[in-house]
Amino acid sequence: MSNAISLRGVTKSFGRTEIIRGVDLDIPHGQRHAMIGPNGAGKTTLFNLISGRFSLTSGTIELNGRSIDGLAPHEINRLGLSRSFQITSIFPRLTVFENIRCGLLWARGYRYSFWHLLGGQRALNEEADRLIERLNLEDRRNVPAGLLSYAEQRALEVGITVAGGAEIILLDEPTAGMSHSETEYAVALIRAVTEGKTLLIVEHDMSVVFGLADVITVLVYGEVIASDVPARIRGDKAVQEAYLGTEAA
Ligand SMILES: Nc1ncnc2c1ncn2[C@@H]1O[C@H](COP(=O)(O)OP(=O)(O)OP(=O)(O)O)[C@@H](O)[C@H]1O
Repeated sequence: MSNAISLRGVTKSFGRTEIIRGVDLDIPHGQRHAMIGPNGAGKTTLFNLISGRFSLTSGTIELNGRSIDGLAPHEINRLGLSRSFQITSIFPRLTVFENIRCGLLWARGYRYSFWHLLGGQRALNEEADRLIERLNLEDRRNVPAGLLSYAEQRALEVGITVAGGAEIILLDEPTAGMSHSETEYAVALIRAVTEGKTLLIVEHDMSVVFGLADVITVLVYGEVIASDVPARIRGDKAVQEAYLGTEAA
């Protein structure tokens, strides 16, 4: 079976500076994969390459065995990849329920011109409610999304991404700015709602990374220095020296 995400010899230069320096990475379907590394290692740049915001300098990136070379972000999105945790995709005046229903309708191809189709669609409403239950947002079902807490809005954003049909989800620092209890809530939620999906996450909070990831890749100066299960990453000497020893002791 092909991988969900596959990188071969990926490089990216800005001017003369090579920021990503020959990255090979395979992320199988259904894996929760975390990318860690010191500030400036190139994690966000890799996200931008995978989601099509940046073009590659050299190498190849495949999603589900298909090269994304030259594709625009929205075309990559249509292949089932979604970069989540951008609060802007929430409609603040619509309720939680309506936001989720927008995501479901989007996945069915109605895009945003569907208002006349709303109502009387029991299956759709039931699906929206099931997702709200998995998001632990039943109490907030009829609340305008703009009134939710920060953590709840981020929860909703993941829900919309999943409702929208994404099979591969990129999360950029999903718990940044959250308190300890909000972080715990967010991790539980991400785990529940992305069950069976492929997840690639960049995160600085090591409790999140080690609590969530099946496999962790460590990026240092644009190169992968290790990619393994959490227990082996924790015990890896090179990783400890380059990163964990200082950042997550
Ligand atoms: N558009 C750009 N033009 C020039 N340089 C860039 C650009 N985007 C990123 N860089 C540089 O690439 C390097 C890697 O940045 P990147 O944001 O990918 O690192 P990161 O690992 O995500 O860091 P952090 O953990 O701090 O978010 C940095 O030195 C940054 O200044």
